[in-house]
Amino acid sequence: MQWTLVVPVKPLARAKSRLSDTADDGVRPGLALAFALDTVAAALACPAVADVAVVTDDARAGRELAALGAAVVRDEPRGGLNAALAHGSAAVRAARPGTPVAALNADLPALRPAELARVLAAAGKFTRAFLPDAAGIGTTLLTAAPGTELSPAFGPDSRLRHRASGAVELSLGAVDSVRQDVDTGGDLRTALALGVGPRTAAVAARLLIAGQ
Ligand SMILES: Nc1nc2c(ncn2[C@@H]2O[C@H](COP(=O)(O)OP(=O)(O)OP(=O)(O)O)[C@@H](O)[C@H]2O)c(=O)[nH]1
Ligand SMILES: C=C(OP(=O)(O)O)C(=O)O
Repeated sequence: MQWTLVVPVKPLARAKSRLSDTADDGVRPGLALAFALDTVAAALACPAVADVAVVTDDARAGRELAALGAAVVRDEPRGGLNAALAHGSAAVRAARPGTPVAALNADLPALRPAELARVLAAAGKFTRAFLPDAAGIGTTLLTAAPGTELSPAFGPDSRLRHRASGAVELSLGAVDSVRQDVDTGGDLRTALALGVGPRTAAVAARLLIAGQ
């Protein structure tokens, strides 16, 4: 089964505010972009992924993600994360009605293609499924089989909300790279220990050199 991924990217100037103690205002947009580029590059390298649609209003993110091979959908609703995902999945389904769709957060800089393939293979057995984040509170991936609405409920306590929505919670071992989202400085250190992609590694090295 080959999936279309929908990846939301917030305007970089406003992204990753919870990392403000780790990366200052001058660095954070570039760090958020590096996360998104490493996430999308790993997703495009996954054999289970046919294509990636990024939903963003950010011109620089759109340009650099398109250069990797992603399609870019404008965040027309401007109604926050779930509205962006519903809009992106509707755009994908309009073009390819029979495709299975997965929403994937753009803050997974340690993402490994083989681990994503295992998660998608497990998700493919269900009409809707999701993967809880490493903290066990949120969600990093939500899937919908062909003909099924994504019905995203990301945000605070999204693990509980996706469970309550009837999506099946995936409990797989050895998929840490798909679960390790980066919201805080501690998350960034954990992701660096797992091994991040080259763009995040470069920005993180500059942060360390600057002593931040
Ligand atoms: N297109 C779009 N993407 C969003 C929006 N809000 C969040 N996202 C994306 O959704 C994913 C998960 O968001 P968060 O982890 O909350 O990221 P964030 O909002 O940058 O982080 P904080 O500012 O620390 O809350 C990331 O890929 C964000 O870029 C939105 O309004 N539109
Ligand atoms: C939006 C989410 O991500 P985060 O916890 O990274 O804000 C979520 O987990 O639903």
